[in-house]
Amino acid sequence: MASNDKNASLAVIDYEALANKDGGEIQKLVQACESVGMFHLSLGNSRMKAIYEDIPNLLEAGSAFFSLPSDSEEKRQSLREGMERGYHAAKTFEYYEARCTRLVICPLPVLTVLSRQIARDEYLQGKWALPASLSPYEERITRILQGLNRVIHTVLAELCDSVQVDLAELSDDPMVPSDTALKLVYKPPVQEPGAVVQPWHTDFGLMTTMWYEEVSAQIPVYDAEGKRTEDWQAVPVVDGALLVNIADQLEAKCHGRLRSTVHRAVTPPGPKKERRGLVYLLRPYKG
Ligand SMILES: O=C(O)CCC(=O)C(=O)O
Ligand SMILES: [Fe+2]
Repeated sequence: MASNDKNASLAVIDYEALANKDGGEIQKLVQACESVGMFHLSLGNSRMKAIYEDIPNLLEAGSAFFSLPSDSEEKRQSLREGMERGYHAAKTFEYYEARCTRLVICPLPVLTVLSRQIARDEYLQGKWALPASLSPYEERITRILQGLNRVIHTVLAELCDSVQVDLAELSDDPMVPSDTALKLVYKPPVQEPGAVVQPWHTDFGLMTTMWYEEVSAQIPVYDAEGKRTEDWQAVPVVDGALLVNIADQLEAKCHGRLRSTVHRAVTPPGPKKERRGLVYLLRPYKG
């Protein structure tokens, strides 16, 4: 069935309360992750709100890069064929890996969905070759990467504690090569609103945080027993909040207690617009 105009009603978890180990907030978090596996994480006035302030600027930088012609020197130098690991339903995507970053190009429609992935380990080891149009933003990218990493680890620590998973076993050493990456998402306004730009999938790895300018993601509608139906609902944008979902590796670690969220990416509603966002994928290798 096609998507409809339903809006998902996801829990809004307060980051500061979580960082202060508020029992009620932790319970709300666990409940959200056991049911749909996705929630909004409000940064509000927390010490992490700087992430939020840095994002719009970084998106501008991303647009400058993505709007370069596909045969430009900068883009060509970033390309190198590569593969992402693990199960992903978005197998129709082509993946290219730059010397120290990854550039993902979706062929539907050809060369119109671009996202740039910055591999964390290479970045932290100083092996990160930033294209000229992004290099003035290096400091901001660093701050965002570190901030998102801290936020995601705060959430992860509370979840692991609640579902008796040994956090140390997950071994997320930032210097060890992994697929953990920061991904800049950009899509020019060529498709009708609500068009599916990435088919449904679950993420591999532990957890993902996303930020979108406008509604850009959908999740299935679930029935009263929590079973997935054929219908889809839009994931609203909540001001001051990141969107977070559980991924396959964490679901497996806790024997399915936390749900790896099925989701898909869509173009924003309303008149045709650019689709812009920022995604941080925590994907250490150790299972
Ligand atoms: O927003 C997008 O383009 C896709 C985000 C996503 O679901 C992913 O990278 O796994
Ligand atoms: Fe995803």
